[in-house]
Amino acid sequence: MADIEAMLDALNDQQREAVLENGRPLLVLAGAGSGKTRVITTKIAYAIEKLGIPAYKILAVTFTNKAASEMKQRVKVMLDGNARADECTIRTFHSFGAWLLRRFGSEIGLASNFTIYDDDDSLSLLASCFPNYKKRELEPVMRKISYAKDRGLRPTDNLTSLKVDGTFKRMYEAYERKLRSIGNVDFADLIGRSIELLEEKPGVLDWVHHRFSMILVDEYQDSNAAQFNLLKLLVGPACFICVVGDDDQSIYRFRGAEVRNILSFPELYHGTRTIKLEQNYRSTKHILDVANSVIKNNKGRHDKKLWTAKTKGSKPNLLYIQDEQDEAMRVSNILLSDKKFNESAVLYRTNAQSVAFETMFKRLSIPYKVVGALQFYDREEVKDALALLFLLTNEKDEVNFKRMINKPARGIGPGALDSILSFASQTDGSLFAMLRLAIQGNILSTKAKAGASYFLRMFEHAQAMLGEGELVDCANFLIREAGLLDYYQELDSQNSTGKVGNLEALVNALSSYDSSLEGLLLFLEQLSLDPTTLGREDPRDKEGVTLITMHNTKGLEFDRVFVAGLEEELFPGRASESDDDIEEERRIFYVAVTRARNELYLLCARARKIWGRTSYQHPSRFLDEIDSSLVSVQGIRPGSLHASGFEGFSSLGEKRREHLSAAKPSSSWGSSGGSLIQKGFGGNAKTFTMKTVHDEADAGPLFPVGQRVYSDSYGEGEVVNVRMNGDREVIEVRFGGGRKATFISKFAQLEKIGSE
Ligand SMILES: Nc1ncnc2c1ncn2[C@@H]1O[C@H](COP(=O)(O)OP(=O)(O)OP(=O)(O)O)[C@@H](O)[C@H]1O
Ligand SMILES: [Mg+2]
Repeated sequence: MADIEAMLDALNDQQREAVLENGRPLLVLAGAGSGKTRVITTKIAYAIEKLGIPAYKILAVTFTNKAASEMKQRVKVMLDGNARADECTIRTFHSFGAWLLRRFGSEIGLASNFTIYDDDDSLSLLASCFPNYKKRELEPVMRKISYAKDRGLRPTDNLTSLKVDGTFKRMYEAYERKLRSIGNVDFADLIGRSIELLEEKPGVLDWVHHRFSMILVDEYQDSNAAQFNLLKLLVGPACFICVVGDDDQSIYRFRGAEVRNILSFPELYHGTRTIKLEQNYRSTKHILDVANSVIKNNKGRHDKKLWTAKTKGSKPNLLYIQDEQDEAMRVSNILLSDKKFNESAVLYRTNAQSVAFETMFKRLSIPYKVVGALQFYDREEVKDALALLFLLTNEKDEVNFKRMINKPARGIGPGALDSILSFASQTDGSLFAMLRLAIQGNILSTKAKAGASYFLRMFEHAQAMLGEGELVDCANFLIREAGLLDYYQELDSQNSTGKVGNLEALVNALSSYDSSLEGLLLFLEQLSLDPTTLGREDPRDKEGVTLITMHNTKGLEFDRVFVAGLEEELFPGRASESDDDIEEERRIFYVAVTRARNELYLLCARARKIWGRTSYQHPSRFLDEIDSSLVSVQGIRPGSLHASGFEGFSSLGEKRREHLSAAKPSSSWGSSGGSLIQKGFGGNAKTFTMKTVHDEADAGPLFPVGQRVYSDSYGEGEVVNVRMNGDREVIEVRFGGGRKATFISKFAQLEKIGSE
């Protein structure tokens, strides 16, 4: 029997109040490390042990799958191995949606074997609706569709708030129609279609209301409009609702998170009790001071008092270093000095930054684990194998069918594929039925017919195997017979890659699932929802330094935290243009810094390789917001007049100044080659921007539309658009091959051609 009294005794007064309040709607609004998550776990234990609420009637919603599994673990420990702990539903919003739709989706025409499309699959589907467009052109459309869905806007709704035109509406409609006809869902649908289900089927709504009598939401500040609407539906008249959050930690605005959800909670739920927690149990005062000195620059935040009893400890360190290798080296030296690997984490703004650390750690034999980066699931060979499995569970899955019908090549070119798909109207959408008709109809070339027959027979055989409950054998069979094993073995031997090993890891991961179609569906679902946990060891089980993006660190804590890359255009990120963007970046900084319990290192490089080019960096504005008395500074700040005092680096400092002073439009061919950074969706967008380093007096328009220009990176091009961003003129240039790039005029290293 768990000792609930002891658990309550360990809480401070406000936390205890929050645990004991189980009548009125409850909003716990508090800063980082104040015990919000602990309140939720204690509430669950208290509800089960003291209030006698059956565990299955409790729903807790967390922000990441990792947080969900940690919460499950914590509750289990608290309940002292009480088996009922497992009956609580602890999930993310998305995984809850998947759970609900698997059970009741058929009521709105969604078969229970649906698979969940990721961004890539969704884009392929959109591309299949609009074959005349390039995928690159459709990327922004797809992003906007997800954006609309996160806001709960359907194609038939009034979309004026999105500032889109009729073409977008048509595309959104076509995409949605196709997705529904295939019977799959995209990520946003897990929420959107759950809402549709609950709105349209009162019986299901009633079931949900009877099922859950207590709903608890962690990280509520990052819920988006669609999630907010779903929650509204889930909370029945007799249900207790508690949400916890921190408006300063809202960092998913780009995914549609609405910080206003937390602030408007009391308006929606009348009689809401708001409890504020004011003691931070995680960090030292030195660390909190740094976090607070930056976050206080955000306007319109809820004023929060946060104090800590941890007044000892050393000041956070601010390290000015040379470049990304020096950064990794400094971090390594500190780690090697006391070997506290497990207690340390390196936080960065973009996934690409992990590479320098990984390389250095490997070289120095420092154990490490990368959380969430380089997703196993995104690797080509893994996606191929999964595509076969997805197709096995849903034979209407056109995206995965197209991916695999001719990979490796089996004689089915685009013409043959079109012929096969032309049978769609004679089937219920089953691609295997289309294959059968195409084979019988004698319209394929001999080679294509042989390939199509082979592909079809292979799947018929796999379906039979699955029917007999041989999941792993079936996966092995498909991977081998489809030719993937040979194909990737060949690539491995040519390039010393480990692709076959990844295929093996995938099958290994599958082996812990029930050997049936249900087992396969569950596997695919978990994979879609949390690609980080499969195919690689669970990070929690592995020893070593944690390498992690700032976004992924939500709710986590480490004894020692290194915040890397505190440089303008990296952090704050380069897409940050408006004040709102900067405020969001500042909140990310706040989240990052408040992960640290005892030691904090802030790192700022003078130069960094970005897409293969050396970029001379400028310290992050957030560093300017930290009172200098709060940190111990090592190294010389870039741009400082004393830069030459930095051994071995004066030449780079000089180059930076050269680069800046030579930043005139037509003749500046600086030695650095500029600092072009790729930004965008899935790493594929082709928008480039020059660094915005210093503001100079406005010199009037520098480039007209139509101006021909030459760039040594891109070749010849033409200015197609000129606009002002604040006081900076920004031009868009179209180069050969349709490649477009955006430049800040006064720093653009472009030569004007045919004028002057
Ligand atoms: N009353 C308490 N006594 C001792 N330790 C506590 C107490 N409350 C919370 N803690 C500890 O403080 C740390 C932070 O708690 P928790 O993770 O619940 O905070 P949080 O408010 O959810 O933080 P975040 O905003 O980062 O999600 C944890 O290690 C937790 O165990
Ligand atoms: Mg928390």
